[in-house]
Amino acid sequence: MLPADIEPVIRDPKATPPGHRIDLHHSMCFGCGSEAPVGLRIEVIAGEGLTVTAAMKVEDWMQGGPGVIHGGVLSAAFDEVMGTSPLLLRKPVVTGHLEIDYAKPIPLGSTVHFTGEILGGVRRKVYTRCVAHLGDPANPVAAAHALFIAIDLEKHFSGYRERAVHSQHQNGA
Ligand SMILES: CCCCCCCCCC(=O)SCCNC(=O)CCNC(=O)[C@H](O)C(C)(C)COP(=O)(O)OP(=O)(O)OC[C@H]1O[C@@H](n2cnc3c(N)ncnc32)[C@H](O)[C@@H]1OP(=O)(O)O
Repeated sequence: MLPADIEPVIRDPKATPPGHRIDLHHSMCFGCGSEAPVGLRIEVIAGEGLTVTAAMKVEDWMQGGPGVIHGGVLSAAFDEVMGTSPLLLRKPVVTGHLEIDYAKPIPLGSTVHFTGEILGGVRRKVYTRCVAHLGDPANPVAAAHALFIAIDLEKHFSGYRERAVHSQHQNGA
């Protein structure tokens, strides 16, 4: 998936420091919003360099097959974790392409740990990967690669903002 012309990218000196939560996308976001009526509420933590981490408890409402997570929920979680990582470059992005290898069933009640990494970029394209495990990094349960495209937030969402659902406390992208 990685192109031959991929180039290294550099963490922005003003990016969220390691160990801190990367700023909320917005409070009503399905992936990270703390006020979304239904959502994953994932907190993405900046790591060293171009890495991020996150954890997600697998709740009963996330069930797909009996006793295990729905694949689409896991996909959304990867999207959120990996899509937040380009903020280490101070680039807001949207997902262009996401692919996932589902290696093992993930039981309800478990906690999925994610480790994501920016691999490089070409123009507006940011290439990332992420691995998920249930507590033993040597025993992954899933892995993903994704391409994100940097956007101008105002331009990208113009024409949609009138449909936005707001919390009582916050507006914005
Ligand atoms: C904002 C803060 C973010 C916080 C975390 C967010 C996490 C969640 C992220 C999401 O879920 S976002 C929601 C799902 N994604 C979308 O709704 C995106 C829908 N698609 C689009 O809006 C446009 O297709 C897109 C902005 C991605 C690209 O359109 P553009 O007209 O701006 O760019 P263009 O088509 O010229 O593509 C730019 C480059 O990306 C490449 N590209 C675009 N889409 C691609 C694709 N799908 N696969 C491969 N390459 C792709 C394209 O070939 C080109 O490469 P080159 O620079 O080499 O010419």
